[in-house]
Amino acid sequence: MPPIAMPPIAMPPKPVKAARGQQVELYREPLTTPGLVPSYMKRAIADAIPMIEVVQRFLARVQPGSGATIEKFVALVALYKVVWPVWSYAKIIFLRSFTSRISISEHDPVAQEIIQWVSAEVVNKGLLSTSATVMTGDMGRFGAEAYGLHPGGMSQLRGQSKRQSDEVNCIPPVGKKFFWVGFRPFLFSRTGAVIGPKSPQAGGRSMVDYQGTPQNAIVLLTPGWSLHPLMDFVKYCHEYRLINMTGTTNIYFSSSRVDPYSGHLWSTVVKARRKLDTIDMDAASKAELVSDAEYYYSEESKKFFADCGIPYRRGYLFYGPPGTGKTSFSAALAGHLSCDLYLINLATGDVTDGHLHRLFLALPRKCIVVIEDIDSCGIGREQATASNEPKQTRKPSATAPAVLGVMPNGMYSPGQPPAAPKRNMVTLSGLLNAIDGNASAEGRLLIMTSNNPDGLDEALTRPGRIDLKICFGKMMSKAIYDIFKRLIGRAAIASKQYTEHQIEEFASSFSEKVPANTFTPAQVQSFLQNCRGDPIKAMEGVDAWVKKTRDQSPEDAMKESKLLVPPPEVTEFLPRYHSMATPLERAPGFVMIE
Ligand SMILES: Nc1ncnc2c1ncn2[C@@H]1O[C@H](COP(=O)(O)OP(=O)(O)OP(=O)(O)O)[C@@H](O)[C@H]1O
Repeated sequence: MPPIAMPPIAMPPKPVKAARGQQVELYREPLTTPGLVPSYMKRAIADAIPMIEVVQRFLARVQPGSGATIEKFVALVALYKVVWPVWSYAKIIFLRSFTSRISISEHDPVAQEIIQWVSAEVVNKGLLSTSATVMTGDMGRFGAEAYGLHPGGMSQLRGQSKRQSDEVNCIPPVGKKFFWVGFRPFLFSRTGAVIGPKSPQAGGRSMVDYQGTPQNAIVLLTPGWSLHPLMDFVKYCHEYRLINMTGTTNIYFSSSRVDPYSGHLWSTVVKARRKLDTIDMDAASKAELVSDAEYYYSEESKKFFADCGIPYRRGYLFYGPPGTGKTSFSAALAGHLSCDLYLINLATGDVTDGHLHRLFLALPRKCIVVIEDIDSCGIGREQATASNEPKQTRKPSATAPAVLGVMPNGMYSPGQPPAAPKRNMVTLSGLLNAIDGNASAEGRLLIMTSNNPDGLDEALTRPGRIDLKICFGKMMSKAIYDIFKRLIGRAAIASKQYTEHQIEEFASSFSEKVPANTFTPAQVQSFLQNCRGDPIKAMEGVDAWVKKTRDQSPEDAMKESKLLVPPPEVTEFLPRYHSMATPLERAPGFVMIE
């Protein structure tokens, strides 16, 4: 086959080096070139995009006589090559000059509220949404929880009831979404954490946390120079969540290290909201606590704190034996006040002063923070003395040990010498600094729980740090009556086998059989749960249960409670669970024990 004759590509003449004073005629491309594109540009494009030469050869083969088609094609490519960067720069300049924007780390609760709104109102309602992250079944529920959505999915969010496994949840994909709120346009974009050559460490642009770890982020953009529309939109999303999420409470757990998935110190779960009336406790204490917390978050109280120059903080100490509802009440109070609950467990022994400080810095303005079992975390007077904290003139208590110990199951043993405290890296001064140092955020409600308040340093519980001390005690007759009605009565009445009157009679005789001020709510709850809504079974078993449980020696109680302690493989698994990288790995039911 004879070789195909290629149309020659005209090259510009080589530049002539002129001697000083010598006149040189400069090469000039004629204005009216036979083709549409200057030949040197064609060569440059052909060099840059080798595919063009292939196309050119192909066209030359099929249309040997015509040069016009390839000329036009190359012209279009050239035009695109010139116009596209200009358009991109013009767009960037326009957006920077005439719009305002905010960028928020995706794990931030504010970002989750925005994602939730965009999911519900833009993605799920969008007729033209072609791509979205779709989650169904358990994965959907988990994803929805991770994004602060109702575990039942979006349809429950709108007040309908559907089976959870039928739910499909869509969240906006990584990319951009354009929408209007009223007459104002917004551009929402989700950007993935950039890892690799374009990572921030390599000069790329991505949001990073304080350790430089890239983060997923969202960006909101709207026309105008004022940030107010964006702030209003963020508030609107927050209110939307509060209105639509009446059935749940966001619970955050402190992680001992940064979560590599989220880049954050707090891990979240969404739990069904616990109502205050499901907590059995002294009615007067409950009413006092609730009205105090409500007043603290009222506008009047905010103004009072501001006018008087008092730091806007409030603290409670909940003390009492384990299983009396200190943590449960804190969660119920958070639900009642429509705010999130943040749980810190210092007894893990791997929280440092700096880490604790950062945990407090990451708190939102309105939230409830619970430091659990503050006495079992080993912050004793020795540490206070060793720290910079001035020595406290603390009266020794007859009941308090010098150093508070924890038993292997994490409970304080009153009658025995305390076990050696866990190695603890939080000092008393570090703790005080985190909770109310100058850099500590205002607006939070701090609750410390303790099984033995006498062992606490006075510096920790002084007025201003702890404003109310509430005892959570063992069950009195009224509480026993109420818990029977709640745990047995509701199911029994619903099954239509018993009337309300019959249940009230059962509850009265049950509360007479169970001695007052002897058992914790957790113990009674455990017994009634085993009766599975059968009042006859409860009444038949109660005497034996009372005898067995009351006569149980502390050693037996210890043995029994040890059985409830998770086996070692699960305990070892938990820290790894917190550091798992993907939501799939962390989905409920996905247990990975090697
Ligand atoms: N007062 C109560 N009313 C209703 N349920 C309660 C009450 N106290 C405890 N419970 C039940 O007992 C279990 C343990 O309660 P919770 O963890 O709140 O106790 P706690 O006092 O915080 O214990 P700990 O000191 O060991 O942390 C929960 O399932 C809760 O429902």
